[in-house]
Amino acid sequence: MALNRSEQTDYEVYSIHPNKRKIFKPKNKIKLKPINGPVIIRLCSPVHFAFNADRLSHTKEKKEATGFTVSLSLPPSRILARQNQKAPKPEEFPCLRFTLKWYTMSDRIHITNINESIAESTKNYNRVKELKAFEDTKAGVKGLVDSGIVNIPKIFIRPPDELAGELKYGQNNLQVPVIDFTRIESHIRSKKIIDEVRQASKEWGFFQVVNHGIPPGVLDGMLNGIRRFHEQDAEVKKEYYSRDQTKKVIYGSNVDLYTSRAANWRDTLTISMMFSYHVEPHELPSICRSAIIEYINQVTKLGEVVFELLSEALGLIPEHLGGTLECGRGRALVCHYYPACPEPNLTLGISKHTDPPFLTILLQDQIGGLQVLRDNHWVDVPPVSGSFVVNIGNFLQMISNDEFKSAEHRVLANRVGPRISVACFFTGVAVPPKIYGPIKELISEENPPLYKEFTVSEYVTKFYSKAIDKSGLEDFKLKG
Ligand SMILES: O=C(O)CCC(=O)C(=O)O
Ligand SMILES: [Fe+2]
Repeated sequence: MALNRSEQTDYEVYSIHPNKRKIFKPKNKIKLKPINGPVIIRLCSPVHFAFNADRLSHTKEKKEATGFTVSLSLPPSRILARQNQKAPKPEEFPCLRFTLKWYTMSDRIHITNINESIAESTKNYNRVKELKAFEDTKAGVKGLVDSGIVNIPKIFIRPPDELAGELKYGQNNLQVPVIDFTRIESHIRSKKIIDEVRQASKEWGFFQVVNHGIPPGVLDGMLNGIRRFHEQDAEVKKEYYSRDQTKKVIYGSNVDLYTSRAANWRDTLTISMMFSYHVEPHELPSICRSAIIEYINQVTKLGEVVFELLSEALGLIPEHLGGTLECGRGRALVCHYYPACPEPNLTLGISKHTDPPFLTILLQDQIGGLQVLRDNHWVDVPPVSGSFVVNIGNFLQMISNDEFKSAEHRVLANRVGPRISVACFFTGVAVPPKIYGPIKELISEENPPLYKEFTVSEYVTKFYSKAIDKSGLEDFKLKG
């Protein structure tokens, strides 16, 4: 929950200690000094509400010791719920006046500022041990949900500064471009499409594609197949559980589990054709084998078309990216499963990141939650039935010498789920190593190269050594 800050400076807060049965006695009422910036209301169980405090007031005593009411005196217009939504009316926004009825005698509420909160959250908490325990289940986030948890484990909770950082993103009604690929082969039509692709790739790094010609049955078949994989018996899935990125078929949770600040609420099945360029049917999980084979064929062909359009959009011959540079040769299907989350405001489905490859073609189901960062606004990429989301990756930003942009994006966690998505990364040639760098035709004296040359393996090795929210582009920038 993110609330805007008002100019009020007096913070009347209550510290509540039910275990001492002194819940609402006046001596428990504390007057805090004005706090600059956000505050955290923390229940001792790992539940936080992060917001910029206006005024917490009016804590009513209840007869029984198992509930209380906190009313926030905030003008509704100052409230930001999820980005992109209009400020709700008070009656539509349950947190404006929320009743916490579920705390037990050992619960306690603290109202602290961010720094105190960070200090406290690192006390008595062995993160690595908890990550390891999660990993050892080999059952992913889905396993946690199946075990009936109602609070998300601490390893998934975004750090307080990050939660509070949500406040800086404004509302907007920006729309990600949608490009119609109907009659893509006709000369006149494709000129218009090339212009749209150029503009979207320069300004957004993201666009949606409709009427691409892949039958809806193939898309539904793939989403259903991935759902079946993740929802099958946990013992069968375990066979594929691994962190070895050289394997062709890998099931796991959070590729950056040990390097990120907070784990994400999702599990992933990866089919990697990055190094071998193909996968044998018998190597694929039987439960989604035929769906994956059909999908790979179709999405590979769509990738070829998109590379032609992108080449032309850069003023190159249509075969430049796909043919000469073989940007579409290596591929990886990254098939995500985002279970329903009991506390979606505290975590993310996938943290803010850019994609490393040349190009990503993404299939998402109808749940929603994908957002792209544009001019410091999180813009929803709404599900459009039968469409694909296409986004430029870091490699293409580098070889286009910043002509095209690899945009930051993320996925929100959601109370509703599961959400399923399949990203096809087009990763180029890794073996034998091919050297990529800013395309010669695109550089000149006025437009000198901005990036060093790189190999796919070199970039990918760096990528896997850190959290996904660290893009790695900077490491390859030429210092000028
Ligand atoms: O699930 C999504 O919509 C996006 C996934 C994504 O960004 C990725 O796999 O890189
Ligand atoms: Fe991504």
